[in-house]
Amino acid sequence: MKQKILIVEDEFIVANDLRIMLEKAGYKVCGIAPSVVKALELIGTKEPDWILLDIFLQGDKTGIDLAGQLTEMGIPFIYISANTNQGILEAAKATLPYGFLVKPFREKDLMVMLDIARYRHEQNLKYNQHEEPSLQKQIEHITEKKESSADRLKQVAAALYPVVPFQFLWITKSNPRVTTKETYIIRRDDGKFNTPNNESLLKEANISSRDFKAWNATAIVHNGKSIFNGYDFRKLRMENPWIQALSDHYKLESAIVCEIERDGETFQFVFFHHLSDLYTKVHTGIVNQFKKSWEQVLDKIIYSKDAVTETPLAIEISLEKPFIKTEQPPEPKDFNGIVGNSKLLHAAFKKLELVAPDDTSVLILGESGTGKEKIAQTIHKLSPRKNKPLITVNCAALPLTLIESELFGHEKGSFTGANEKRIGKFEQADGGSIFLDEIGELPLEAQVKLLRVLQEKEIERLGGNYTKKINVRIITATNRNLEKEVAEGRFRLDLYYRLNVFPIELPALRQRKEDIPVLTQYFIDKYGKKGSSNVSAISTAALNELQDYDWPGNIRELEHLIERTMVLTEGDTITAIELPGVTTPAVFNQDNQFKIKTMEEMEREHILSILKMCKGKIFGPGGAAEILNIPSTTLNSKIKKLGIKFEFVK
Ligand SMILES: Nc1ncnc2c1ncn2[C@@H]1O[C@H](COP(=O)(O)OP(=O)(O)OP(=O)(O)O)[C@@H](O)[C@H]1O
Repeated sequence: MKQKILIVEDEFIVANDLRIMLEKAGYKVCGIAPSVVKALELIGTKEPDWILLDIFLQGDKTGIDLAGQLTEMGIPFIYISANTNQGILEAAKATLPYGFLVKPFREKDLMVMLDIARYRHEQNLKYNQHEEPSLQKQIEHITEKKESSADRLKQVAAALYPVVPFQFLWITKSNPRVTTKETYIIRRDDGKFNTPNNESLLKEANISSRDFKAWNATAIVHNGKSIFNGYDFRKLRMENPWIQALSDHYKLESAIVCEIERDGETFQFVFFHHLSDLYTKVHTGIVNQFKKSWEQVLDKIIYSKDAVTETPLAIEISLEKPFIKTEQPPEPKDFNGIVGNSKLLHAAFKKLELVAPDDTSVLILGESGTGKEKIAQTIHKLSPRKNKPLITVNCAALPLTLIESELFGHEKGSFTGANEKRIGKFEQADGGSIFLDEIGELPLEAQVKLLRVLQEKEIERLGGNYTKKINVRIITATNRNLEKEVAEGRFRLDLYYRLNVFPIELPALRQRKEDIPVLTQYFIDKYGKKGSSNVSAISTAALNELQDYDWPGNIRELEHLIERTMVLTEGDTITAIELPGVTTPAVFNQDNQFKIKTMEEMEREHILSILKMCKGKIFGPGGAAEILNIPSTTLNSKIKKLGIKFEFVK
């Protein structure tokens, strides 16, 4: 059946051009609306599948105003606008569109954008359909169990968490608010849940019962608003002392509210998180989808006749130990060998946990040495594909002439030198995952082939005359700004959108210097166990030096430095560190004119100058590897080792 598209555009000529293009491509245009009011009327009567949305329209409402309602109605949309003002783009981005096309555009751009948007929408639907029945079923099953209320609540929390992450969930009756039972579910650092009763919670959070009574633990007055991120959350805190006290103690910085009506009473489920911008409409959408499940939780667990009446969870709770240590720094977190406690890293973990169980393509973004490969391995380990292979391909290290044969395989005799049949990386990864590292380096011809694999889910070996279906999850990574690569014509827009379904950004080490102490200790332990060094600690002064440095090579650079320093240290404590570029006076002569360089520094400078000369080209004729007369794979690993980044070359 033809997809129905509504065009919301106030310039008739543009709207008409759009209509002609869409109809030519096989879409049905079910209306043209010049204003939000007209758009809402047509949505009611024509039920479009998609909306193409201009931003500035007739009347006082904009496309961005309409976008919020479209999300609530579950209608996907793409912006088409001539406006590229940064503020407007940010506001448009926040409404989670499926695409943004800047006028004027080519017919081809529109079709590609629509094709990708439809693909992403299908993925989303699949994801939600996949989650919905199973979560609903799980909650139904849990509520029927013959276990204590507290145990069942914890199980509900564990089932819900991967879909809607939270640190703290508060369930309360908001209206009428006479005798209310407060229910709290708290996620501890070790991932387990606690369900303290009121008394335990007040004690733990240092809130006096007098204050609690005076505040009446006021439910959230939200005026229809359901997401409280950043500024909205700070405002909420100011208006509600109870939320302020909770968020101060549990370090909460965002919330979403879902309301349930039951027999004339209103209940609030308030989810809190310690990241200030975590929640989106996707989360409120999911929470609202599960209203039936919340009714079961209320009826069968919290207000069940079997539950002990006034404090239904009193049976559980004495918290064995406080789960947030406010005085001391939190315990170092080891997430499958990924060390770090910073908020930025935890934000990446959360995204990782959310996406790992699914088949969604993931794009990992971050500077060199930030741990992209480790994250890719963790995604695979946490996925149902974990017992199948994870095949890693470094796209930058593939010789240009062999890329296709490496990725897709070849038949014997398919080209000169193809003496044997080769099974390509995609086939090797069948049933598992493929990690395409440095995807930004993939030449355009190979990008076309990769796109085909993503679209058709099949490969064709070079020289083969048949195709083979494959089932591979794709994880990619890059340290390049792919949007810029697209703009400059080096990366295909369609491929970018296919890969960028779920981006995870890894922060640079200089953005999370609070992780340096735990990482340093982790590497001291790691190399202490391996080698002959007696080093087991680092002095505060040396640690301060590490924290003052900017770490262009990120964690890899820190790791190598610690390893090197341990070899040079005689006692059991590192007291001096020689940071690159932070030269000690000994290497200067008196007038500071001449600095003795290490072999590594010389090598780095030489490679950098050749790379600059070749404008960053590594492979092929005229590339840096050819000039330096070394294999491109060797050059590539030297570039990594020496912390030479693409930005230095340009
Ligand atoms: N958070 C972390 N905790 C412990 N070790 C880490 C962490 N992040 C990275 N490492 C280590 O740092 C080194 C570099 O990590 P990795 O190879 O995953 O980075 P990358 O971003 O993929 O780098 P590149 O872009 O250069 O390929 C590895 O030895 C890895 O084990």
